[in-house]
Amino acid sequence: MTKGKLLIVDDNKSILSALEILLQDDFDEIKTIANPNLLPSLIESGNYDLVLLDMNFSAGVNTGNEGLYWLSRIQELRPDMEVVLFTAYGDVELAVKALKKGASDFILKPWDNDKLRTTLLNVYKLQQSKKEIKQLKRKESALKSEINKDRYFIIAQSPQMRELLALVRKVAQTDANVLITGDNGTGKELIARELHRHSKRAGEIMVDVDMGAIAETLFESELFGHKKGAFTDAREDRTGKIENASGGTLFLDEIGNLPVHLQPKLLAALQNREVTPIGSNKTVPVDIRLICATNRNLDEMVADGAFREDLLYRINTIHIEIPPLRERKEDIVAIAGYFLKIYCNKYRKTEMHITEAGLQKLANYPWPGNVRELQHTIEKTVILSDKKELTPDDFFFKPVMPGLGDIFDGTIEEMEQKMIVKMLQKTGSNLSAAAEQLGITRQTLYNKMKKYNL
Ligand SMILES: Nc1ncnc2c1ncn2[C@@H]1O[C@H](COP(=O)(O)OP(=O)(O)OP(=O)(O)O)[C@@H](O)[C@H]1O
Repeated sequence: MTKGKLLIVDDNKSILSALEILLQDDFDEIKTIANPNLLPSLIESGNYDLVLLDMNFSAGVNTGNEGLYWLSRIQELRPDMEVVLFTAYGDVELAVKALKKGASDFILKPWDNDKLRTTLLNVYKLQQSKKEIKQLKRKESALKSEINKDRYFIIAQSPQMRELLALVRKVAQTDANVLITGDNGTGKELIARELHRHSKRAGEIMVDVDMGAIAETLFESELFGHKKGAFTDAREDRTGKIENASGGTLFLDEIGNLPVHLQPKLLAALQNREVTPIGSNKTVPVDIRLICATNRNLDEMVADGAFREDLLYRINTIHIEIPPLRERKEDIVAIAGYFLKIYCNKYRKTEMHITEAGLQKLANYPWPGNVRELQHTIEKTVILSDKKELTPDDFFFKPVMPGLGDIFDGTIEEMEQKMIVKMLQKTGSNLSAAAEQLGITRQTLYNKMKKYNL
């Protein structure tokens, strides 16, 4: 266990030297000052764990009011600071008043050496325990939210995903920074969790930061933390996510959203393995394994000046690219079967199967929303269908195709008409293919074409 750092304030210099000698083996650092006006800057430096504070400073004044004043100043600056008071013999009433105001303990002058040492060491130990409890509570709540998350296996039937998983298992053992790229819904977060689960840090937490969901003004405080009073809304000290993840894994999802002005600060934190909360001039050591993910092209962002090259170099020691779902047809079929089981169970439906033609329809759809879209499609089908055998007509896809953005203008009928025209153009007027991609039967398509005179 580390020894603490003690600050002693007393206007009697001979008392200061006597205490410094007495306590030199009990603390890592002892700073003595005779002038209490130096207190605020020393407290704000954040370098001390506890203060031994005399109650009376000006000669001849024995009311203790000065001590009470400095006690409350310390508490304002650092609410978690432990303060032990030095009071003159007979001043027990004053000592009780100070305890009520939040002092940790008091020592009577003239002091007994053993009693003084024990009091200070106990207060320091108590402070360390409080810190540990705070840390454990943080970890507990992160672990709980992790456990409460839906747990899914990774389905990997395609050769690309099998190879990717083998790489994930290999890389997981190292502490290397990993960058995961891939389109929306390809499974980047799932892969990040897999990396953490197979790493040496698996027993620690994985702190997950969705950089796409943080307001621009809150990024810095969210990542690095802040001290009370650092800005208008900073009503209390707050630990940042990087520090929260210390000992475990930090997952920065949508890293491409990190504002350019904060990129050097993240880079410095990674290089120096320490963070500085906003409003503090004390660095906090951190030990994290970093995993980042994005669906954006970071090389292009570097070329456009929107992402720093040195940061990109730092975060992508290992780069894992997840291919879009449409490029791994074996996974479409396997993942569909997997979610079908899950949702039949969840919605208490008797076991369902997908016919060969149904699987064909799923395999041929381009899945712009990747696995997430497939998952939702299967869930919707299970909810809506009462059949045991699911055919192509049971699956409905989002009618959004790449390059069809201009369709969204006009009434529903006008949009439907435009969509059919575009799809007929796209498929070279192949009615079966167009109907399949629109998620309707050939007959329905034919009826609609008649209705719109196409
Ligand atoms: N190979 C897979 N096997 C089983 N489930 C998967 C697979 N890949 C993705 N999923 C599921 O698909 C959904 C989307 O995955 P995930 O959130 O990991 O994607 P993402 O790439 O991080 O998405 P986004 O880009 O939107 O953040 C999740 O419910 C996840 O469990």
